[in-house]
Amino acid sequence: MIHARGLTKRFKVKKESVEAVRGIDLDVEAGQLVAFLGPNGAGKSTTLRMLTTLLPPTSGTATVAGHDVVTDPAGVRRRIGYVGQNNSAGENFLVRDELVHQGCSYGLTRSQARRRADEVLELLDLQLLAKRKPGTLSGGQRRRLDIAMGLIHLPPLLFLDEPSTGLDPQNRANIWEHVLRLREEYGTTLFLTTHYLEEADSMAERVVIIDHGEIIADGTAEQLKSELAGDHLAVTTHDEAGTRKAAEIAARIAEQGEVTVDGTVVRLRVARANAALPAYLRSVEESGVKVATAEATRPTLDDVFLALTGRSLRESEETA
Ligand SMILES: Nc1ncnc2c1ncn2[C@@H]1O[C@H](COP(=O)(O)OP(=O)(O)OP(=O)(O)O)[C@@H](O)[C@H]1O
Repeated sequence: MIHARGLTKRFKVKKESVEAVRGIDLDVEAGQLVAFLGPNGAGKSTTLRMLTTLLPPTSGTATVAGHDVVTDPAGVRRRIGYVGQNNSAGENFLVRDELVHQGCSYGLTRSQARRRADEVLELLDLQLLAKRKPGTLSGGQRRRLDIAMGLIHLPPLLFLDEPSTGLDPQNRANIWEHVLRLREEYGTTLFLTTHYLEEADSMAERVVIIDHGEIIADGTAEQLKSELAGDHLAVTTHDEAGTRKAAEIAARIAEQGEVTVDGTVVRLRVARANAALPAYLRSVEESGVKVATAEATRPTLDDVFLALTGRSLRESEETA
C-alpha cells in the first residue's frame, strides 16, 4: 500500500537548509495499522505530507495506493484519505451537507455522495449531529467529522495526523474505538502519527519511530520493547553489604545496560524478566543474601526511544 525509497525533504530557510526527512525507506502492506512516532520536529508531518502529495519530495520515490506521488499525484489522492491537524470541514453547510459536498468533489454523483455521507455518519456516530453546523460541535465530535470527511470516498488507505491530540482521555478512547471499527468493517489501511506512546503501544500492530528525519526503529511494540529496551528488575535487600553482593551478581547477568544501585535497591535490565528474575533471585539467595522485595516491569515505548537515542521521547518533546 505504501512503498517509499530514499524519501528526502530539504527546506530552505533563509540561507540555511533544513533536512526534515533524510532518506526514508518504508513498506506498509494492505490492512496494517501503523503508528508513526517521534518527537517534535522529527519529520513525521513532512513524511506524511509527501506521502499524501501535499509536498513534493526533494529526492527519492514513493508509490502510495498503487500510484506514484510525483508522477501521478491525482491518482494517489483519489485512493487515499487524509485527516490533517486542522479542521477539514468548512462552515458553509450543515454537517451532512459538508460531507455530501466533499463526496461530490471526489467525483461521486449527488445520490452516491448522500448515501456515502449517511454511511460515514453512522460509522462515526454522527447521525444525530447531521443537521448541525460544524462550528457548533465539541472537540471530539469535530475530530470525528474530520475523519468522516477523509472517508467519504471510501479510500483503502487513510492517513491521520495526530487524530487524538488535544482531546480528553474519554474522547481519545472514543476516536480509537471508531478508528478500529473502521478497520474492522472496511479493512482500511491506517497510517497515523501520534504523540501518545501508550496509544501507539496498545492500539497499533506496528510502530515506526522517526528521529532527526530518519527511521530508527520499526516493528511491533512487543518486538521493539524486548529487543531494544528489555525488562526492568528491581530487587531490594536488607542491608548495604547484601546490596553490594546482589549488584555484583546483577552485573554478571544483566544483558543490556548498566546495573544501578539506589540505597538497598539494585536495578538492572534483562531481555526477559520471566526467565531472568527467578535465576537472579536464586543466585542472590545462594550467595547468602536475603531478598526483601523483587519486582519486574515491562518497558514502555519511551524506554525504547531512550535505549536508541539516549534521550527520553517526552524530554525531547518538552525541549523542542
Ligand atoms: N515549510 C517548512 N519550512 C521550513 N522548515 C520546515 C517546514 N516544515 C517543516 N520544517 C522543519 O522540518 C523539520 C520536521 O518538521 P515536521 O513538521 O515534519 O516534524 P514533526 O515530526 O511532524 O513535528 P511535530 O510533532 O511537532 O508536528 C522541523 O525542523 C521543521 O522545523
